[in-house]
Amino acid sequence: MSMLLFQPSSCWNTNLVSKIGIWKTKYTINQRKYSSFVPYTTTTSTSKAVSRQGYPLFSCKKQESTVNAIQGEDVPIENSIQTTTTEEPFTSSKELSNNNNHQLKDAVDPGLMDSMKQRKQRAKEEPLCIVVIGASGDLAKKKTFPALFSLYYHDLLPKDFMVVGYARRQLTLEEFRTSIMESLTCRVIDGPQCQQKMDEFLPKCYYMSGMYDKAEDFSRLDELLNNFERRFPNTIRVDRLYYLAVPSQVFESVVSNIHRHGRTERGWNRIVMEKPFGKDIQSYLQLRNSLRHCISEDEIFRIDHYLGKELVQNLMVLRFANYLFEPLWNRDHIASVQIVFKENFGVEGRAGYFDEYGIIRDIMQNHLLQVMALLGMEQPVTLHAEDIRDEKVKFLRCIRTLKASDFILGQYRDRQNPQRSYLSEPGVRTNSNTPTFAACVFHVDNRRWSGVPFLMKAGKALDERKAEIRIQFQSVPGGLFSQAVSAHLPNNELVIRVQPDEAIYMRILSKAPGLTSRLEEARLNLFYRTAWEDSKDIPDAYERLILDVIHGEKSLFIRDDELEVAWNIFTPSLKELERDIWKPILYDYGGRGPIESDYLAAKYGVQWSEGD
Ligand SMILES: NC(=O)C1=CN([C@@H]2O[C@H](COP(=O)(O)OP(=O)(O)OC[C@H]3O[C@@H](n4cnc5c(N)ncnc54)[C@H](OP(=O)(O)O)[C@@H]3O)[C@@H](O)[C@H]2O)C=CC1
Ligand SMILES: O=C1O[C@H](COP(=O)(O)O)[C@@H](O)[C@H](O)[C@H]1O
Repeated sequence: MSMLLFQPSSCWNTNLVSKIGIWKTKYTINQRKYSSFVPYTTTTSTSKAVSRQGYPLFSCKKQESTVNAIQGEDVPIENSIQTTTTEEPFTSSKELSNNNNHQLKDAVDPGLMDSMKQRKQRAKEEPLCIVVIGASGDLAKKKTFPALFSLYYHDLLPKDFMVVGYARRQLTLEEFRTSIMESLTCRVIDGPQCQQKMDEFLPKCYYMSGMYDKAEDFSRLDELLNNFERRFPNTIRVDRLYYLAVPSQVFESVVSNIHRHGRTERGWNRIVMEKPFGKDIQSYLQLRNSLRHCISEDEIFRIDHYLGKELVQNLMVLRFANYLFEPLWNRDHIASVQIVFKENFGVEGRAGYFDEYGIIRDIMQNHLLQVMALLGMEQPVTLHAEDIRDEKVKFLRCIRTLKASDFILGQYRDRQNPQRSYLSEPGVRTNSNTPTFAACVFHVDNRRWSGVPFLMKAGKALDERKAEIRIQFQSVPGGLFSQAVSAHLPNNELVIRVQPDEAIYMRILSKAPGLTSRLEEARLNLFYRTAWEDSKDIPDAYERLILDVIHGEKSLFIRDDELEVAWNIFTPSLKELERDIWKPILYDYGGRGPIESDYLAAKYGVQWSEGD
């Protein structure tokens, strides 16, 4: 193979590249043949596709993961897919760019779309038992049951299903049904039908009180599920979905009991786990090893509900389905990136969990890091789960390990109403140093992002509830308009507001209308509320994710190696920060958080962007 020319990105020019080609990859899935095209320029070792700026788009590599075969069980990819690769060289840059334009279209392989359709169809027909472990908790009540109800409301659950809540708390069936009814809301407001649907849904819900580490209790649970499944002839497949809405310290015993006493032999078993998965790299690896004796990677669905949020799902579309953004998406044009999560309430009854974990493990190591990976990764080869997750892992591996000094930590207190202070929450340890606020800065050591600070901020009990991404572009060179604005020219900014009130907008400078030459800041807006009539019907992230579990679709779930890299980035700093010298700075309930986070940003020449 010939050499890739290592040109500085600004000099990249298709005329200078010695060899451009296209891989035609043919593969067969369960006797059906498909092919796809992958453009490349050649390197000494592997074949790499390179963007116009010289950033690698993707590289051809063997897939190690698994896919669902068109019919039947999940099977390892090696067993179901045979690939042959032929090289069909072509040389003109026009052809290359044409081919790139079709990348996403080609990526949605018609064969695999068929397979997804069939999986969906099959999922509707197979009776399903859904078991929510930790059914007495906050997540189950606020998110899991409402999402299940909404799926039922929209006729997306299988024809025959049962939902079983399981937790240690003693609840009668009536108490349980009342508790879930209280939080079942209809996204679509059409009263009578909603009530009717609720009346149909609730009788399908059962409750069982049991311990997480007692085999007998799981055998009782199994019996309850068997009773339901016996209603269907043995020739019909029946499936089981276990949703673990409990803290990760009980995962091991729960999964081991499910493995021994809770599997169905008649269909799939899938286990959904909530973040955070462990507390650091060591506990994660230990958890992973012990779970491996009981369940396969195929059966695990590690949920990070931020991946199910509409705007987070839109990140890849924004970047890779538009021509506009990708050429600017690099260090030559972007000055900084900010990823911010704010909540205007405290831990409110969840201290038992939160005090053990803190805001870094609760929000940053998972939700915000996932968002950052989607923002920073290269274009995946296809939209298949494994290709997307491969790219996320590659990007995460380029992030420099964090140090304690990269962080500012805070903890809220309420001087007017001390009862609302974090330390007064029932369940918080006396003098706890657990942070409820953190700001930090990441450095990404790769060609695309070197030198661009990625700032992250997450906090509870702040001034508003908001999650957003802000991409600040470089300042405009030259002084052409310096007379026309009062201070310096503000940089362009792309804002992706994940919640509330989903929006994507660009802050630009514009001439103020009229007989003036004054420049003013203006916006190019995509407000979901006004752009799409049915935007009020945006499903909750959990609806999308639970549906994906039922369909066996994994692209919005976290793979084990992603998690390993994520913990590697955070673990050394978490260990350092747990030493007593790193006390969180107290900040006022309802405020902006510690001012020190502004100084941290200033160190990198950045100001946290606020407001709309
Ligand atoms: N709440 C939320 O909005 C979100 C939560 N999550 C994640 O979901 C998981 C559960 O969260 P959440 O529902 O808020 O937590 P909860 O504190 O409400 O715990 C859920 C249930 O687990 C049981 N439980 C709690 N602590 C322990 C313990 N130490 N040992 C054994 N059982 C325990 C309790 O049930 P019982 O005593 O009856 O057995 C409790 O009702 C966490 O991992 C969290 O990170 C993720 C996203 C959002
Ligand atoms: O995972 C978690 O997320 C919620 C915030 O979720 P959102 O969808 O309402 O933004 C957070 O409150 C909780 O602490 C955390 O565990």
